[in-house]
Amino acid sequence: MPLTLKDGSPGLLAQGKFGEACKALPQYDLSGVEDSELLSALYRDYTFVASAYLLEPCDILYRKTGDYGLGRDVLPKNIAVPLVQVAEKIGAKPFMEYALSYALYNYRRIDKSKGLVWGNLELIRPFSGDPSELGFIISHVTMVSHSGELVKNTIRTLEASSKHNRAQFNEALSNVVMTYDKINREMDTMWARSLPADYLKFRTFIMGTKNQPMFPKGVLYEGVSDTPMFHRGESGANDSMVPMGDNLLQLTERMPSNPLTAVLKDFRTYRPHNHAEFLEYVEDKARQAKVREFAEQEPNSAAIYLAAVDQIRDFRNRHWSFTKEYIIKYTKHPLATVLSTMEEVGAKIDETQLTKENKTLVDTLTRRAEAQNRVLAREVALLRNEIKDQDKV
Ligand code: HEM
Repeated sequence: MPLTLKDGSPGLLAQGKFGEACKALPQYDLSGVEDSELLSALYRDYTFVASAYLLEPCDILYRKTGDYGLGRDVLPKNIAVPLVQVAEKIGAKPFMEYALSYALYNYRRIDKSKGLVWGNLELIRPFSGDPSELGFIISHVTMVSHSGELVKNTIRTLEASSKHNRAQFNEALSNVVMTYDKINREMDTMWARSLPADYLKFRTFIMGTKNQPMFPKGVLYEGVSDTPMFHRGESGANDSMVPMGDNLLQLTERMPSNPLTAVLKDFRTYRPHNHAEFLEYVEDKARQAKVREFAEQEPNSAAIYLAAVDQIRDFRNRHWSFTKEYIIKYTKHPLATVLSTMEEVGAKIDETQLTKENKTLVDTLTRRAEAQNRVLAREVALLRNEIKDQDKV
């Protein structure tokens, strides 16, 4: 299927022969499959087939002219019916997802005795077969490999805040900071593992069918329903690590109410159910336990809180650079919210009560947030002027 096969020769997608080849695929009845690993593998593979089938014409046109044109708007029943069967069984949407298809269920360890680290992970399914697609996907996986620590210390921070246990709060939140630092350093390797110039070669296939000019009428799933369906594309926006930080640090409730925030909320429905439930739990619990208020009551806790928000800033800032370099789009608001939270919390801290170390930390972080807020405002103004038609990019 991929554009380039492992031996370097062109695959069906490169030759525009994939759609035709799909006709030979029997319509399997998967209603009897119960094994969860098999269901996950089938879900991943059918979503790859569906996206490749629907978007093949867009990819061909994009390679020729730089325009996407229209995708196929009917998914044949030999793909649609089994896809819907497995999607229902695992409680997912019948379309490619970030966690359950493209990224987090799409790698295997080369040496089973070694960890989830770069060099020990290979990709199961690609669209392009380009090393940059492998780099793109595997970088998400190696970042997410730290999420166990993140979840553990998030829970401990919430507990400590509810029980007003200052020592545990400071220790657990410091661990959250350290873990985000590892994740951010891992993210920084994206530049070398996945080249910006290659991104658009595989991006077409991860696009969605909702609010997308290529699918003005959505997609009809033959043999499933007479009503067309609309789904968002797969995106790191469905990852749970940073939204968990947003929720823990009570940043989510401060997101401005605008179309971008609405889209971010819609992305939440494209997560595995257990991720979505956990994120909701963290958001509610952080509000009840008043995490930010508890942190602000004691200068050293406030400094650690600030360092945690700074990690979210670091992620969004790098991500903003990604979006500028790999594709140009606006992600202004989440970063702006983080920056203004940092400025506000920083301004409230009574510096006379800080340890010498934390005073330097607070000074550095608040100064950087102020400067970055100014740069961001300038960049967004510039981009708004330069890119009138940015939704098409
Ligand atoms: C080359 C790398 C990347 C590019 C080009 C990229 C691109 C994008 C784009 C275009 C969006 C807007 C929503 C959409 O259209 O899907 C987005 C959102 C998002 N992405 Fe990425 N992304 C990259 C890497 C990552 C990584 C590694 C993560 C974390 C695992 C991530 C997490 C997010 C999150 C959380 C959002 C929602 C916006 C926010 O909360 O700030 N992205 N990304």
